[in-house]
Amino acid sequence: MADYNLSSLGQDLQLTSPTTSEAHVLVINTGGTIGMTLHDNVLAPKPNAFVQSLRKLPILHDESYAICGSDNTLVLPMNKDNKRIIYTVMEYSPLLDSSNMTTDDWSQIGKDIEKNYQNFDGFVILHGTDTMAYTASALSFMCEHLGKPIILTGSQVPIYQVRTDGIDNLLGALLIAGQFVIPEVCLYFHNKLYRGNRVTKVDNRSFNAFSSPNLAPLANAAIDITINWDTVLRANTTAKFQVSTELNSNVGLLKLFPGITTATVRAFLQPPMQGVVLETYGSGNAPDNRPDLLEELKKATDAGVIIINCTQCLRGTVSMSYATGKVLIDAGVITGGDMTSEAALSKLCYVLAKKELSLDTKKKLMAQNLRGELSLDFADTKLCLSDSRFIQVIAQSLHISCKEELAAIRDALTPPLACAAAKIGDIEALEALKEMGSNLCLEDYDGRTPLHVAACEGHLNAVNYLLSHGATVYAKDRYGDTPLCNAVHYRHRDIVELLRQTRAHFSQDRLEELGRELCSLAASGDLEGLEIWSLAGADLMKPGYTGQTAIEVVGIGTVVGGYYECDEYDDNGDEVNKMQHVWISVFARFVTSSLPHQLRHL
Ligand SMILES: NC(=O)C[C@H](N)C(=O)O
Repeated sequence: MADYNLSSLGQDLQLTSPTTSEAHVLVINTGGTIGMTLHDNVLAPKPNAFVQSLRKLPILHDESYAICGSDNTLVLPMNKDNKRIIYTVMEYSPLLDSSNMTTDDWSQIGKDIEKNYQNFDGFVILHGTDTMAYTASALSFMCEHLGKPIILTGSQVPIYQVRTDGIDNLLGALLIAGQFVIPEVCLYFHNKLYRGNRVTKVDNRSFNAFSSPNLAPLANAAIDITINWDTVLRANTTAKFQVSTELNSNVGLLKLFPGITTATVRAFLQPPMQGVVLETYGSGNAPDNRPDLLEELKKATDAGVIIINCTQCLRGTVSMSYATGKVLIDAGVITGGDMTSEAALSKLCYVLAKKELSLDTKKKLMAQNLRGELSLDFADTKLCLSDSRFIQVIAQSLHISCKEELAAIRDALTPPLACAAAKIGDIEALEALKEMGSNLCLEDYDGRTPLHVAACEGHLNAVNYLLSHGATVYAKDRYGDTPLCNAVHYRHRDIVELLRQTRAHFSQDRLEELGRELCSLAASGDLEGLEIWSLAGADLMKPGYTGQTAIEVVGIGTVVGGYYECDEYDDNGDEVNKMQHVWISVFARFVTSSLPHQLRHL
C-alpha cells in the first residue's frame, strides 16, 4: 500500500517555468519489472532507485533545462513541437511485483489520481505486466467522467539493463500523456497505445507482451505518433470527474473444462461469492448435456449471484449461435459479448460495490458498454461520413476514392466548419457535422476547438451541446489557452460556471501569469474581473511577479489582532470605506477558506 505524502508534492508541482509549451505529467510508480534488480538470482523491485537512474538518462531527463519542483521532478528533452514534458515521479512503498496486487492497490492508485487530477495534464502508471490488464480495466471503470489521459506501462526487462524496453515504453507513455487529450485509461506497450480494458497479456518472452484482440490500438508510435481519433472515447458529459474507489472483492473467475465436476462449480458459487466471470468455450458455449452443472448455475443466479459469460477464445464475441450457448441464458447467465475476462472481472468489482443500485440495475450495467469495453451490435450505426452529400461532392471533385482520403478530407474540413458554427452558436449545424461522423474536438490551424470559440462568444447552449458530445475542456490552443481561459477573458459567467462543473481548471503553466493578472485587476479595482477569475477557480491569494497578492496590491488592508483595518490611501475617506466594503464581500465570498482565521469572521 502506498504511503507517499502528496501534500509536499502538490506544492512543489506548481513551481515550473511558465511557458505555454510545457505539459505536466504525474508518474505513479507502483512497481513491476521496469524497476527491478536481481537478488539471489531472481528479480524483485528496488526501492528509491528509479528516479536517480532516470536522471542519468539524457533521453528521459534534460539536465540543462531549469525546472523547480521536488527532487522527483524531471523533464524530457524538447520534442518536435517545441514542447517540454515535465514529469514528477511518485514512488509507492512498497513497490510491488504486480502478482501481489489486490483491489486495495487499485483503489490507492485511483485515490492518488483523484487527489492530483487538477495539477497534471496526464498520468502514467508504472506497473508490472502480469496483472496490468486487470488494473487498467479496473481504473477505466473507477474513473468516472474522465477528461485526461491515464496510461499504464511497464517493461519486460528492467530499466537498469542494457537491452531494456522500459525506456521506450516510459518515453512513449509520457509523450502521449503530455501531448494528447485522450480521455481514457490506456495501456502503452511496444509502440502501441491500447484501450486499457481491451488488453490481455499474451506473451511473457517478447517485448510485444499485450494484445487487444477485439479493438484496434488507439495510437501507433512510429516515426510520428498517430492517434486513431475515431476510436478514442469522449466524456460526452458535463459531469465532474470522480473516482469510485469502493470495490467489491467477492468475485471470481471460473474456467470451464471438459469434465468439470458439479461439486467444483457448487463450491465455487457459494456465498460470499457475488459475481463470477464464467469462461466458456468458443462463442460462449457450455455442455447442454449436463443438467447437474446447469442446475448449479441457475441456483446461483436465482440467489442473486451475477454470472457473466466470456469466451476462452482470444478473439471474437459471445453469441447465441448454438444450443450449448442458449442453455446458459436459460440459467440466468448474462452475455459478456467481446469483453476480456480481465475487463468483466474488474467491472463486477466496480458495479457490485454500488450499494445504491438494485440487483437488476447492476445486471443491466454489466451487459451495457460503460467505457468502451464492449462492442455493441452494429445494427444502429449512425449516418457515416460517406453518407454526407456535402463531403461526397467535395470528394468527387477532388477525385477521392478511398476511405482514408475521405477521412482526411473530413478531418481537414470539419474543424473550421465546426468553429464557424460554434461562433454563431448554431447547434443544428454542429449536429449535422456530428452526424457526418465528424469529431467535434478537432482543432483548427491555431489549435482552437469549437468549444474555445463557443466559450469566447458566450454561447451557453453551444458549449453545453459540445460538452455533451465529446468536446474536451482541456484542449489548449497555440497560445496555451483553454476554453475556460477564453470564457474568463470575455467574462461569460454562465459558461465559466458550466465549465467548472466539469472540473475545468487553469493549467499549471499559467499559474504564474494568473497571479499577475489578478494583481492588475486589483490595481484597477476591477471587482467584476476578480470575481469571474475567482469563479473560474483562480486562487486570489496567488502572488504576482512582485511577490504581492491582489490584496496587497490594492493596499486596502492589513490584519491586525483579529480585525480588518483599512489603510488610508485616498483623500476621500468615503471612497475608501466603500472600496473596503466591496473588497471584504468579494474576499469573504471567494477566499475565506484560504485566509487566516480572523479574516473569516469579517
Ligand atoms: N514484466 C513484469 O513486469 C512482470 C512482473 N512479474 C510484474 O508483473 O510485476
